[in-house]
Amino acid sequence: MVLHVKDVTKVFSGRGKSKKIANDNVTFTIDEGEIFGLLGQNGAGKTTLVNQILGLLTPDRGDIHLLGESVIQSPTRARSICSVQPQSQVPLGFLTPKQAVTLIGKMRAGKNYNPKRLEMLFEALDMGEWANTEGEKLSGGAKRLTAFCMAVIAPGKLVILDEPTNDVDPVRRRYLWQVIRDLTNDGTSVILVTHNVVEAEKAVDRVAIINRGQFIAQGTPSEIKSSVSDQMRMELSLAKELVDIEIPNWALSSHQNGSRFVFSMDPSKVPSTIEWAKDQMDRGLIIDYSLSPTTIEDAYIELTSKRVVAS
Ligand SMILES: Nc1ncnc2c1ncn2[C@@H]1O[C@H](COP(=O)(O)OP(=O)(O)OP(=O)(O)O)[C@@H](O)[C@H]1O
Repeated sequence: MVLHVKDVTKVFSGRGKSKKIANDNVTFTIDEGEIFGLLGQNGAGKTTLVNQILGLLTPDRGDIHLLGESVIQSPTRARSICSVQPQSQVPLGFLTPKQAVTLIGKMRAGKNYNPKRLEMLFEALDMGEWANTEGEKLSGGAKRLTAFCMAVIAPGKLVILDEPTNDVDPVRRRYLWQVIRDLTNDGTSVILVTHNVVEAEKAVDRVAIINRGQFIAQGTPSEIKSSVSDQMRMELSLAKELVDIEIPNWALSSHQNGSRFVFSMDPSKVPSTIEWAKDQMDRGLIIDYSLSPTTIEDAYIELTSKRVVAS
């Protein structure tokens, strides 16, 4: 086992005497070579958890073991075991991607630094065109990929990637997922922190959903989906974001993100739902619709919205 987070609670002081429970009794483990997804909305407690794994914050309760030793007892050791790609862009200044990645590689690997690995990464991510461009002149996506290479040029036993695909184009995203998967072949474990559940579903071995500091579900993507897997989902592209659409009364749960509207239903309602969608198209309220089995995103929305109602 690479990581064991046991009953971790972290509380911050808020205004006056108020308290914010950022992590509430969180327990999970990560094995060698595993990609573990940490999913949660803004403010769910993901960064707080990562900072405790890195020994940058101390839990109020519980403990964290990395390769068998307590992070609380040896926080500096934790930083040598883990490599991190932070959520915020890394300021490269005048350094080129090649210089920045080489610098970090030499700092982490010392004499064992292998420049061929940089070539392999740049080629796998199709980064050649930017390799010698000054950091300040790079696009957001190129900066993000550079930060990724900095995290994995000489990876620790545990690599933590916080939203690694933000700003990255769809083609290079695919390359990136492949490089992440290849990383695990030599036993490196990965924590992938993200809001993007659909993307995570394809990339992770196991996943945990964190909501308001608590782990509300944990397992393989199929295990998480099984809680709603007997349902179907209808995805609509609304003609306008603010279009007032009346969803059918058999819809089980619904969710809107801009002009994308998703609702779930019992499979027996599929024929009526298609009729309903055709009618909405004829009336010009939607541009497009698609019907599919439920995804992890549906499970995520259902699980997190249940908690909002319950709290
Ligand atoms: N130093 C701090 N002092 C007080 N409250 C904090 C502190 N750091 C985080 N919090 C609060 O703890 C909660 C969890 O924050 P955290 O940054 O861990 O969430 P997150 O899941 O990483 O969010 P995001 O996806 O937006 O980065 C939030 O309510 C946040 O406001």
